[in-house]
Order: sequence, then C-alpha cells, then structure tokens
Amino acid sequence: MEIKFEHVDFTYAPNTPMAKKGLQDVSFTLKENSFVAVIGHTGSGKSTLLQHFNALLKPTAGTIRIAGFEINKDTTNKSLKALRKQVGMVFQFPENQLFEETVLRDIAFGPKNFGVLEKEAMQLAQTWLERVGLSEEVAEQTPFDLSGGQMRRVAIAGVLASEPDVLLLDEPAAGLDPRGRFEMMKIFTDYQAAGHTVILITHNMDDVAYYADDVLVLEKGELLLHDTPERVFADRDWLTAHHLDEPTASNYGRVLSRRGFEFSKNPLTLTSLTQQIVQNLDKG
Ligand SMILES: Nc1ncnc2c1ncn2[C@@H]1O[C@H](COP(=O)(O)OP(=O)(O)OP(=O)(O)O)[C@@H](O)[C@H]1O
Repeated sequence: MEIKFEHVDFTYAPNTPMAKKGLQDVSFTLKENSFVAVIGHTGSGKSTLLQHFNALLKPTAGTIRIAGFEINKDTTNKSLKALRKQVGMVFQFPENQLFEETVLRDIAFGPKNFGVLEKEAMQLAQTWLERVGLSEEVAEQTPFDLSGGQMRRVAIAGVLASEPDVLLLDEPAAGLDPRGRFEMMKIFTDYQAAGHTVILITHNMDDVAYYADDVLVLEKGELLLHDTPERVFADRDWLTAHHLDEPTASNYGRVLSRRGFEFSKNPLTLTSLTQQIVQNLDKG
C-alpha cells in the first residue's frame, strides 16, 4: 500500500514564543515495498519527518495515509498501538533501550507488547535471533554482556519480530565500522526483499547509492526534492549548494574524468565505477 503525505505541517511548541517550524507543506507519495532514503543537512527535519510515519509526532496540519491508517492533528491515541504494530521504528542507538533479562526475552517483548501470546512471541524471537545474525549461544545470555554491535542486533530483532509493514530507521548503522555497517544494512535490504517498505535516515551517501531506490531530500523543514538516487546525485554543484555530499564512487569518477576517462553515467557505486573504468581501458 502506498504511503501518502498531504500538505503536512508541523510546529514544535506551537502558540508559544518558542514555536519552531519542523515541517512545512510536505507532500509526497511512496511506493509500496520501496527502500527510501531521507537525507538533508543537520536540522533539516529528517527525524521530525520520520516520527510522523508512526504518529510519534502528529501533524499540526495535513494528513498522512499509511498502512490503512490516516493520521492528522485530530488522531486519537486509541488507534496508535495498531498503527505502531504496522509501522515499526528503530531509533538511533537502539541498544540503549534493552532491558530484559535474556536476549530472547528482549526480542520477544515487541510482539508480546502487540498482543502475541508468550509461546508464539518466543518462537518469533528465536526466528529473528537467527535472521539478524546472532548465534543460538547468546539466546539465554543477558543482553548487557554482549558487544555493542550484538546489542544493536538484539534491539533491531525486537522491532522486526513484530514484522511491521513499514520499517523506520534513524541512522541505524551510526558508529559501526564498515563491516558492521554492511552487515546491518543487509538485514534491512533482506527485510525489503521480503516485501516490506524501508525508510532510512542517513548522512551516508554511499548507503543512499547502494540501497535506496527513492530519496527524499529535506531542507529547513521543506521537501526540496523527491527522486531516484541517480537524479539526486546528478548535479554536483546543486549538491554542494545544499550542503550534501556525493557518493564516494562519484567522487572518484570526477577525478578520473579530469584525467580523460569518459563515464556514460555517474558511477554511484564501486561496481559501476569499476565497470566503466574497464570499458575506458578496453577502448584504450
Ligand atoms: N523537541 C524540539 N523542540 C523544538 N525544536 C526542535 C525539537 N526537535 C527538533 N527541533 C528543531 O526542528 C528542526 C528539525 O530537527 P530534526 O531533528 O528533525 O532535524 P534532522 O534533520 O533530523 O537533524 P540531524 O541531522 O541533526 O539529526 C531543527 O531546527 C531542530 O532544532
């Protein structure tokens, strides 16, 4: 099912001297089963936007249609539990929210909280323990004895175990080394491949290039651009003007262009860069 934002406004502390616009007239439609990156300079409204997908923040004006729910300023808290079962959120540094005595219990907490019976929740926990790449050995350990990366996997498994239709991710790979980042992102691309929609806030343009098929660019609470990664990264001057980086491979590509290499399309990934370098070398 499509996700639709229709003229969404959000103001922090409205009608006070501290009032601050978080979102301004934001409208877009996202296709089902897409992997959407949300990018923008610091303070552009990415987290504010993400929190609207599951009504952690409700719009001051406008409407959000998602997973069969409609969210507007009058949405009551009554429907929120059902909504949050369908639209799950992984916060930044989710490992800080672990609290159960064992890893399995922590993962099972999410589904139990949404009404799944104990036995079934523990089975789901077992399934997701494996799917996020944790070994059976840690199942009965206290999560607090695990490494930081493992703890983060436990927390993510806890969200995925409820199998939300839409998965919201706020910089989930922050602080991980490149290998940890790659493994973490694999969990999310697998989740998309299983038929779900994934929406990712990231400052890492390589993540956008490698994983996203759709991009929302925010600036000062407004939607500056909604397009494919190819089009978002097409104009280096435009990116610079909006304080955005380009993917590493594009950067290398530009350096090589100055040395006479010809690129038929902007190389966003190392695979594309390598293929096009080989084509240039073959041509001599
Ligand atoms: N609780 C709050 N009260 C008042 N203003 C806030 C609050 N949270 C965020 N803001 C303001 O709203 C704007 C958007 O903030 P937001 O956190 O959504 O941006 P962001 O793009 O996620 O930033 P970052 O990349 O730094 O995480 C900023 O100007 C921020 O200062």
